[in-house]
Amino acid sequence: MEVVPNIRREAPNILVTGTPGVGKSTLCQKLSELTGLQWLEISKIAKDNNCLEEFDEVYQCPVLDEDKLLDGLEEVMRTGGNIVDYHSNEFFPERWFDVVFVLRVDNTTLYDRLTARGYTGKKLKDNVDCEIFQTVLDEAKNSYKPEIVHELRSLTPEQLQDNLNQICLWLHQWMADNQNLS
Ligand SMILES: Nc1ncnc2c1ncn2[C@@H]1O[C@H](COP(=O)(O)OP(=O)(O)O)[C@@H](O)[C@H]1O
Repeated sequence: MEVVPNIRREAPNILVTGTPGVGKSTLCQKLSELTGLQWLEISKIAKDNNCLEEFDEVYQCPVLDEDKLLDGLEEVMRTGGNIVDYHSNEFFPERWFDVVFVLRVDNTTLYDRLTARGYTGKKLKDNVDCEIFQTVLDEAKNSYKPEIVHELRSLTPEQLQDNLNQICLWLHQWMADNQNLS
């Protein structure tokens, strides 16, 4: 069994997840600017740190070396104060996160956003199906305590602002609840 010392974090770790195109990067970038928390864009980190294995020709994307990635992130996650942005979530250690936000859009919006990004064929269809079948939401609910998993609509600029407000309120509450505990 894995033994990891339980060090109290001075700031929380937030996971932002959802199907590609739902608006994770847009939200995380603004959230990072507003809060000073560190935005960890997992796809970029994996690429920069050679955590990508072979290329999946069917899905037209590289396959992640999960163990290498997780080992590399352990220290920064233990310290806390991170916003992790990734389209999958079940392979992260559950203990890393204080809250999980799953962004959601309708299938027409996602279709338009992914088409604009240049997705076509199977890659486009599979990602739209993923959103229709709420695959990422179910994955999050199965991987984390249900009470820390929150679904957020991410269709409009107004919803983006509402989501930022909601997460900032959550963050202030977390800081108030955890300030005098260490
Ligand atoms: N709340 C929103 N309202 C309108 N457009 C949005 C919203 N969030 C993201 N977008 C747009 O959707 C597209 C995909 O967003 P992005 O943040 O790259 O998604 P992801 O990181 O989940 O792949 C971008 O063109 C972005 O400008």
